[in-house]
Amino acid sequence: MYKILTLNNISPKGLSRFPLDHYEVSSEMREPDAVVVRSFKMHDMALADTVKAIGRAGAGVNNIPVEAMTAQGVVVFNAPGANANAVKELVLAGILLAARHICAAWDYTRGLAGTDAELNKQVEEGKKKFAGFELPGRTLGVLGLGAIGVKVANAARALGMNVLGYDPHMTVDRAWQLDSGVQQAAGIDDLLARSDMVTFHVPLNDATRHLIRADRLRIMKPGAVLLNFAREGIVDEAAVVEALNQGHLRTYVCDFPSNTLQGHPKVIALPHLGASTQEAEENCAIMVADQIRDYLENGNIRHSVNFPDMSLPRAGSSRLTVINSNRPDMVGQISHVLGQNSINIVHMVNESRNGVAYNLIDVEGNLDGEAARGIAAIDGVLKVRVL
Ligand SMILES: NC(=O)c1ccc[n+]([C@@H]2O[C@H](COP(=O)([O-])OP(=O)(O)OC[C@H]3O[C@@H](n4cnc5c(N)ncnc54)[C@H](O)[C@@H]3O)[C@@H](O)[C@H]2O)c1
Ligand SMILES: O=C(O)CC[C@@H](O)C(=O)O
Repeated sequence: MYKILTLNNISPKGLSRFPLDHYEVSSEMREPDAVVVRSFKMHDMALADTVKAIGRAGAGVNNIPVEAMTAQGVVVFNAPGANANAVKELVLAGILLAARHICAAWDYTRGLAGTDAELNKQVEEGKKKFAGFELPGRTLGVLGLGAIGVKVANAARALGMNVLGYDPHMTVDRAWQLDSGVQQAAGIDDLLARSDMVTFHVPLNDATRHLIRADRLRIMKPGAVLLNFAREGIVDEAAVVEALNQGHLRTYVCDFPSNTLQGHPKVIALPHLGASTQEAEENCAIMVADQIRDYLENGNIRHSVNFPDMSLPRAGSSRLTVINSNRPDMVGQISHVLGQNSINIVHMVNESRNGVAYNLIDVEGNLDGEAARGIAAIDGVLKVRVL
């Protein structure tokens, strides 16, 4: 039986991909083989050394200690693109909320009282405070053209906006998906300086922490709107509040409430709703459940953020998977132990990433016992499994 620990509410459709005759799935599991998580912060969590994989039912992995997991030979998966449409739709809503002052206007109407005639009078008097702007001809800057950024850029083009994009690591696949009318900015500062509204869709990491800070906010056009549906730590919130107070920024729309932002009249903060649709929750959970299953049962790796992707059809009588530190002569030592135990290699693939290497080895021969123990004893080997 494989054991799966869930750390957040995970879509039952996704969890049903773990067949009950081979899997136990629970939010309370002492020695799990794998963990399925959404936003639960795992950095301070003690993890049993039975854990072989962590599946993030979403995109961002900043709640997972990925580096430490890599050093322990734990494969971390995510669900690239599985919630991108949900986030895109909320970003579009955010653009419209800001452009038309919808939240403030709604608050205004909810506070009205009197007869219908009195309400009508107050409506006609009050509405001039909430006059907004239309989107065609306005420029949206999209920083980060990955799964979400490309969808947002294309949707904004369809709404008649000029779109400026910037992503120094954009993939060829994403470039193919991008509307040809999206203009390339020369860099972050160029994008900020030329946009009426800026949205960013980059991961939170050391390179992007406080990417949007006071000096960058000053570059933005007076009256610009900033949208953050990526992560709280990407903006310096104190600097954003200062820019709002000075009237330099018109509105900050985000998915990450905090005490610094709470109650600010120019902030629209949503409770981390980007991926909260039935469709996205199912897509993410199904994707990571399938990836974890294939890894636990076959050693195949798809969509890992810390290990090389590697999938092979099964061959031979059994399969050996070995995770080792990426240093010279590891493959030689592994195949030497197999040879000593009269085990013939049918198929072997080795790839490395982030200082670790992964080996998928299909063999003919008896792998239990001596051979597996011999490989596990090689200095630098982190994990050995016989499947
Ligand atoms: N609000 C939510 O609920 C929600 C939902 C999904 C994702 N997210 C956040 O959005 C982020 C992006 O998600 P995605 O699915 O588009 O991921 P993705 O990996 O498909 O795209 C991220 C893009 O950012 C680019 N990038 C990285 N550093 C950059 C930099 N310094 N400047 C410009 N571009 C840079 C990468 O090249 C990549 O193309 C996630 O990491 C997550 O933090 C939030
Ligand atoms: O699971 C969620 O609700 C949020 C997920 C989102 O932040 C992500 O990075 O995919």
